[in-house]
Amino acid sequence: MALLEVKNLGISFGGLRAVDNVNLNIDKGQLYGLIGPNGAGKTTIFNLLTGVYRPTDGTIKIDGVNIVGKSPSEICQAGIARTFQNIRLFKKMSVLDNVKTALHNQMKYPLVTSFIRLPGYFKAEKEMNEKAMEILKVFDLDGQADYLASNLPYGKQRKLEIARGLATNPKLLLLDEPAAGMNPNETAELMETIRLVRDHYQITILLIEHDMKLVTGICEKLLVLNFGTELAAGTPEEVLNNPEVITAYLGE
Ligand SMILES: Nc1ncnc2c1ncn2[C@@H]1O[C@H](COP(=O)(O)OP(=O)(O)OP(=O)(O)O)[C@@H](O)[C@H]1O
Repeated sequence: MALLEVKNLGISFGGLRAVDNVNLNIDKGQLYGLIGPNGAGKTTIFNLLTGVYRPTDGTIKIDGVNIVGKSPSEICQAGIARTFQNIRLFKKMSVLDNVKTALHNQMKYPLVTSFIRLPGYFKAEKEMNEKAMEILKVFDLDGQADYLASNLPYGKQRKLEIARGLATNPKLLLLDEPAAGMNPNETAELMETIRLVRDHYQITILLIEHDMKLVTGICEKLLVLNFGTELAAGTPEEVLNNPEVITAYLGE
């Protein structure tokens, strides 16, 4: 059974069919890419997968459980985390606290324990600090744990966003243009980090990306969208050699 099973997914905004009859099966541990021209419906699919939009048609199952109709926080609890095209960090909080906010959804002690600072609170806080530092280390951000998020260079802010997504302990991590605005060196480093995250945490990753080098370099399978519908699916090699993809996406 696939970790993510999407069948006949569709949504209309007034007269616009933004996503139409999209099917997607992603296996556990797979690194999967979602590509297509501007306005093809990629971010809308992320919004459907995370409960921001409710589909007009179709089903979305994670680990066999249908999540259509669930709220974004219930879907996060079910194991889907995401990052956004535009960085959405808590800029005035430290790098460490940004990750800790995401760990709070796994908090095991009752709220009252934190208000009156019972012993359980200190134990949980210590565990949370350790866990957050461990995640920051994977992203080579542990040395900047005390920095304000806004003081990190752009490429590191993008990495922190991924670290924060990872801290919710997802089964499926959705990355919306993780390399947007990065220079080639930062992009190459990010590719390595994404691969490492997948291998280290054995999670499944679906990413939207315009950088073809990144997509074809790390994704095992790709789905190409055009005008909200599936244009092609397969390995990067199959997709890149597909004449329809070349015409629609690469404009050749
Ligand atoms: N809330 C909304 N209301 C109306 N139309 C919307 C809404 N969200 C998305 N759309 C439309 O749906 C289509 C798909 O948009 P979407 O943002 O998913 O494309 P995309 O493939 O992510 O594009 P890009 O690569 O530019 O980010 C576009 O025509 C967009 O204008």
